Amino acid sequence: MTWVGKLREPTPWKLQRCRIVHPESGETIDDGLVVHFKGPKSFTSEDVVELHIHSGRAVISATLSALSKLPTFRPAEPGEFTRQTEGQRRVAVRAAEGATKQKFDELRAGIISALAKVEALIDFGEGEEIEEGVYEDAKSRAQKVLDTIQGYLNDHRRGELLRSGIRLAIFGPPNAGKSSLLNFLAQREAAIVTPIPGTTRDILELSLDLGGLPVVLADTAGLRKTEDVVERIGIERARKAVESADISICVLSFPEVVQQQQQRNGLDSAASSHWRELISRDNTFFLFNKSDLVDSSPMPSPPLPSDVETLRLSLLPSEPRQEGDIADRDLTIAPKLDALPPAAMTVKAWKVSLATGDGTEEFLEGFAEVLRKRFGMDDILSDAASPVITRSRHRDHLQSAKMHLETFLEYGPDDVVFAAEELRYAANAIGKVTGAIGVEDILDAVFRDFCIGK
Ligand SMILES: Nc1nc2c(ncn2[C@@H]2O[C@H](COP(=O)(O)OP(=O)(O)OP(=O)(O)O)[C@@H](O)[C@H]2O)c(=O)[nH]1
Ligand SMILES: [Mg+2]
Repeated sequence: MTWVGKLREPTPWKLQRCRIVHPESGETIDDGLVVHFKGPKSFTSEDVVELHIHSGRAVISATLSALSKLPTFRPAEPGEFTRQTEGQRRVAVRAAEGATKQKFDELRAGIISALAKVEALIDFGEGEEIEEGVYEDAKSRAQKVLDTIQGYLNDHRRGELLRSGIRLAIFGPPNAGKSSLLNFLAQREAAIVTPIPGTTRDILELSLDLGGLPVVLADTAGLRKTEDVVERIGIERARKAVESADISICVLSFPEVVQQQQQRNGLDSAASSHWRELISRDNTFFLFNKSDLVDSSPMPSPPLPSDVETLRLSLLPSEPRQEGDIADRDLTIAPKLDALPPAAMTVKAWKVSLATGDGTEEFLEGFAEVLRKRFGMDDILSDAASPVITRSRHRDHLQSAKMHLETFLEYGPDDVVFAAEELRYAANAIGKVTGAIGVEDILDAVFRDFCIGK
């Protein structure tokens, strides 16, 4: 931005009082405030000036008309302002995709080199012209590609999430403070909060920025047994939202959980099963809310685990969660004290009071850290850690390539024809991302690797 005529560049980051004067007539339009956000530390990363003027049509339209008199000034198109930040996000995505193309090309080259070996075996047989150990060599090349693919697939979908936002679902029993959490994160009263259990019925979704990452946050209905038709539909939706989320926060009332754990039978398993079955070992984080009520609630002796990590562990499914695994639904409560992680490990549970704000800062910092560690894009331009997969279509192709490579590795040297076919499928799957694989590629590799012919 250039400062023309009588305009003086305001001191950056300071809200200053200023007189807003018409550039042609010199007439004072308003006595307002101005703040200058100096680029690149601004919303669009360009210089931004905000004018705070008095409300009222006359002042606003006079100011707009004055601005339009200034050379190079024009009103922004609808959404143009935001589109600029969106543009920057796209640049980051594109950078990641450029890296993706190269990585996929390398994978394909690896498969083709394995395929060339196998093709040579088929065409010429192991004998005079082809040295021994060719099949083993092909296998070790395929294994290397497979390992690399596996590494790319274990990326927590970081690349895709940069495009679409991390889906974060809040769930738990009714009245625990789920909607209060959404309001706290959104910093506004977006969701209805009342002391009546079952207040939230439908999913409330909003997009926000957490720790610098795009997050699509979903508040859900409290999970419990109910005869109410509307609530039941809401609960079903809640389940689906949690199951399809990338990461979830289970909100529980701290005094309630502690109190129930202290009673002989522990948590009421029938009532708690509704939310406990949605807990995933890796993807569920815990917020023990209403810590302000602890002191006032009667604490029978002996006092039981109030350490949040112990509580968290006591709520986890007893076996690692696997698809279709029945043990997953096992509700035995077995605090594993010896399983406590070393202090350096990621914190996965926090104790807060959303009412008083106690502990919320630690939670926010801790959870933002979790998100950055899992989905962070800080290193997007550094080769080693940048996510290779930025589209779910790419993931599908990689998965298919992985499957064919695994099948290839199961074949022995007697089944070279079938084995080669699997490699071809694998190369084709990768080729669907980078451009199709040609016969010429393989012939090139065959003639380069084995001095066949003249
Ligand atoms: N004392 C205390 N009350 C809280 C706290 N957080 C929330 N509440 C209150 O708990 C009640 C339930 O809060 P909500 O945020 O509506 O709970 P919810 O989990 O969304 O409940 P449902 O939508 O019914 O499932 C409200 O009256 C809140 O004001 C807290 O930290 N301390
Ligand atoms: Mg609610």
